[in-house]
Amino acid sequence: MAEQREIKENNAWHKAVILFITVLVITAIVALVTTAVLQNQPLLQKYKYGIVLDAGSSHTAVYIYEWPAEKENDTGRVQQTHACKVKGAGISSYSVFPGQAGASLKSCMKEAESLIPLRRHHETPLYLGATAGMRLLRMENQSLSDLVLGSVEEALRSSPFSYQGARIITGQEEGAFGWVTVNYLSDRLKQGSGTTGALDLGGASTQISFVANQDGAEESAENAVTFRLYGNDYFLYTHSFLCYGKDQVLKLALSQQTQSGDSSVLDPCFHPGYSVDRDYSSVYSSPCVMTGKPLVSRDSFTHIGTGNASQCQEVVRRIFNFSGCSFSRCSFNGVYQPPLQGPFGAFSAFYFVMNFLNLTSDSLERSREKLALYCSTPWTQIKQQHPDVKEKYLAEYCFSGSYILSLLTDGYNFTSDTWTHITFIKKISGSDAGWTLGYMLNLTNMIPAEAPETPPLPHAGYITLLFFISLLLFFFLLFLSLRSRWPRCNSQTQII
Ligand SMILES: Nc1ncnc2c1ncn2[C@@H]1O[C@H](COP(=O)(O)OP(=O)(O)O)[C@@H](O)[C@H]1O
Ligand SMILES: [Ca+2]
Repeated sequence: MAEQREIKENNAWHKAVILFITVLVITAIVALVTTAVLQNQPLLQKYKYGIVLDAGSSHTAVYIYEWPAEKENDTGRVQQTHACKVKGAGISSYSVFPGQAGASLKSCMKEAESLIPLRRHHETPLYLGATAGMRLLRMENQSLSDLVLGSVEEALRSSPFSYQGARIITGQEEGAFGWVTVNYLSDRLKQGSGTTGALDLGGASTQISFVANQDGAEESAENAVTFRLYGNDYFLYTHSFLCYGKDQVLKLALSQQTQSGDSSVLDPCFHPGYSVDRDYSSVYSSPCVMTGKPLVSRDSFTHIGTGNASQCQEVVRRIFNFSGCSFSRCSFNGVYQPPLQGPFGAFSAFYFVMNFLNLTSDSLERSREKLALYCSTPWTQIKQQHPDVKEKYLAEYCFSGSYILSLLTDGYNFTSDTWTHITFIKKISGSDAGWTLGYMLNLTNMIPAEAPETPPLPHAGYITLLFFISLLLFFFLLFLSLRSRWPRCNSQTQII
């Protein structure tokens, strides 16, 4: 009897110990997991926001970016969450009524207010950068350009966000920040691996930027930009060609073709059957067009398409000046360009046009053939095939495609071999390729010069480790509880 009581007491004591250990271990696991999860990633993800307005020559777009709070310095974490296209033309077109430029931004700014959590409004930086359209307006009339900028500034100041300024960015900034965006989004900066060059085609200017040999900086300092990002030095060649955006280039081409003063112009870069009356002022009012309107009493001419790709190539080539290079090598118009290096991402109108023409993955030769066929297609047929495409875009794709091929080959010196190094892109990991993201990252100091300290394990690593430790503890407990039953059975057998 005494023996049985002793066994019962032993069992009770055993159970109490097991229970105590179990509670202890479970509490420890819960505490461990909670701490790890909370330290590595807040359970309730808190985001911060930034807004950049891209005031381009043809239109303005409002980009909203977000990133996890307190993780600004971690590459590849800032991403675009929304883009709002402002209705109407670019802000430079408001030179007649400058006061209305600011009002045009209102609906997109209201959209941003509804998308960004209220408590973040006051700390959300807001920037506006204007590009080539405003550069041209400033060249024509500085006070009008100041009035337009003043109007957008007033509108943005009245928003609840943290307004950081509205300015005309330089062509160099536009090129360099486009390069930063492309390489940031493709995670190339943090890896310190090879970089991608950036090709941006707008309506009024075009930019080329790529990492080149440092010697180039001595040849042409104005084309050199240096960055120290995540502990790596980058020597960037960049150039922005003002007036070489596709809309201004069309004006240049038309000005050359209308010089004779004939009432109609036969244009090989437009489809057969295309015929439109154009005012001379639509061509000659741009500061990019140096020649004056032909001396005729008429105000307009008839623009007639003939759809001939090889003749179109000649028309387009005449826009470039290939003589007078005072450097070791040039692209065109006497601008220094070192040898092309590495892969390239071509975005904005490079993408819109090449994507429409279905030329994003063809060889250079095949692209030329397909474009020739497209240009020779009658205008009525083109309109029938694409009833939903804006007629202005549709009419100009043959011209724009021919210009792109010529700019990339005759201008920048891409060959049949290096053509394959170009990727036509719109977005990278959900964010638009363009200068805005790079501009914001730079102004908010979100890319550190030196590589940030990396934790010994990534977040996923901690979770995996915890999972296995928990699993191990679970089996340990299971083993203990099973073991606690074995001796009891054994002792009972012994008694019997
Ligand atoms: N879907 C499209 N198809 C063809 N061209 C487009 C399309 N969307 C935009 N574009 C063109 O892309 C260009 C964008 O230029 P923009 O950024 O406004 O000028 P810039 O950068 O020179 O200041 C414009 O020529 C515009 O007409
Ligand atoms: Ca642009």
